[in-house]
Amino acid sequence: MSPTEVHGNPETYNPRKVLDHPDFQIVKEGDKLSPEANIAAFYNQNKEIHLVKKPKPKPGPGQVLLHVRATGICGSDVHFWKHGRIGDSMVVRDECGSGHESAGEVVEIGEGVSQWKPGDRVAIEAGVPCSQPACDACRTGRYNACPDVVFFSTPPYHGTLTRWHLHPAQWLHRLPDNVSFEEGSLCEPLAVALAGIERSGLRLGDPLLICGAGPIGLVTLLSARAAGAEPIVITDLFQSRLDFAKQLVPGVRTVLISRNKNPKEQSEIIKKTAGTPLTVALECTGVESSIHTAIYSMVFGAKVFIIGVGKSEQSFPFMHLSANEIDVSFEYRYANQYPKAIRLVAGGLINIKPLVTHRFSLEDAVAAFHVAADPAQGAIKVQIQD
Ligand SMILES: NC(=O)c1ccc[n+]([C@@H]2O[C@H](COP(=O)([O-])OP(=O)(O)OC[C@H]3O[C@@H](n4cnc5c(N)ncnc54)[C@H](O)[C@@H]3O)[C@@H](O)[C@H]2O)c1
Ligand SMILES: OC[C@H](O)C(O)[C@@H](O)CO
Repeated sequence: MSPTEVHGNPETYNPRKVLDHPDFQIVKEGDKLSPEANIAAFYNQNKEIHLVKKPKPKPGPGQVLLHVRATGICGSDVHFWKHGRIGDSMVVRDECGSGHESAGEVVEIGEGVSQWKPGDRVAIEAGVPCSQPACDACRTGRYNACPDVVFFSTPPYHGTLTRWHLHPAQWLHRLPDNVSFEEGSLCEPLAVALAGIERSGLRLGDPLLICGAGPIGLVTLLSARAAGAEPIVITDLFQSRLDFAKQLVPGVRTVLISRNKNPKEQSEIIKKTAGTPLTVALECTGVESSIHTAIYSMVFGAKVFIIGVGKSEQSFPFMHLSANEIDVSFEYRYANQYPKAIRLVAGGLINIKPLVTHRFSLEDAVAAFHVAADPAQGAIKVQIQD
């Protein structure tokens, strides 16, 4: 399938074509929904969230029609709903479909698709790059840098949290029989963590700090344990999240971050907790004070790898970084991580199932968003299953 066709998909490329479709409507209370209806959760520029009904698409050449069976709600979905933007380039200007952590079942294939058949179970890679030979990012395998990527659920592209979703055949990954749809969906945040592990150069036996025990910090923790980091110290502002981390990975050391202590003071507690010089940090909050804490916790020559996303402009403790030759690097999504994520789950090296704390039906997707957005609910990963 040519990139023009991928990007020419009216469902993904030009949302207006879906929004203007006569069958597109916002579902109102009391509306009867057939089990076949293509419902989806959409937010908009007025910070509203609702179910919509949209047409069931037909696969074009190179495309596959999927029944989406499991979708996790990501922090970014909630952020787009509540704040209408992430940075300056991802802005909600209209109705926009949510969800990009999905797995599903093939129901129909388009012309020229030979690798899939109805009934196949797949994880859906939500970022579809242009794949043009002239695109350096795609040609060199760092396709997360493709300037023409269609990333589902990042405005203006609708998400995969819908019943029937069209996807290019080559951006699907087969799930082995022992990997559930739920786990297939979790391969998306796992891909984020694996990209961080790979690019940080974490090695067997490295003493590691993970900042933040949200879903990304926790999948990073699972991945780092599988990669053989030891000891691992994880931080968070909430004891409940640290308790969850301890249950997930027995033996992990925890530090509760206090807003009354500055990063240098926090780092002393972290170093004492580690009991050995820390050589790597995987920062999973994007919060400036946490990044500073990570930097001050490191030994000479260490690496601070920042997975978290935060304020557009942040300061760094320049002289400390310079005098200690600490490398700081960053991550933007991932490339080539899905096959690895699926192998690690299928092989039993990473058990991501405990991350799912709440499950909802597609019809109750709006309620699911409210739970995901409310810290008092204590959710780690909220999933919508169909
Ligand atoms: N780089 C990427 O491609 C990529 C992909 C996905 C997510 N992210 C980013 O990763 C980060 C984590 O995602 P998430 O879904 O786990 O978010 P989350 O908000 O659910 O979790 C963040 C956790 O960090 C904790 N925290 C906040 N401030 C802290 C501090 N000062 N010290 C220690 N802990 C602190 C919070 O209590 C929370 O438990 C976010 O910034 C998200 O945008 C980046
Ligand atoms: O895992 C992918 C991330 O959640 C996305 O980059 C999102 O934050 C914005 O598109």
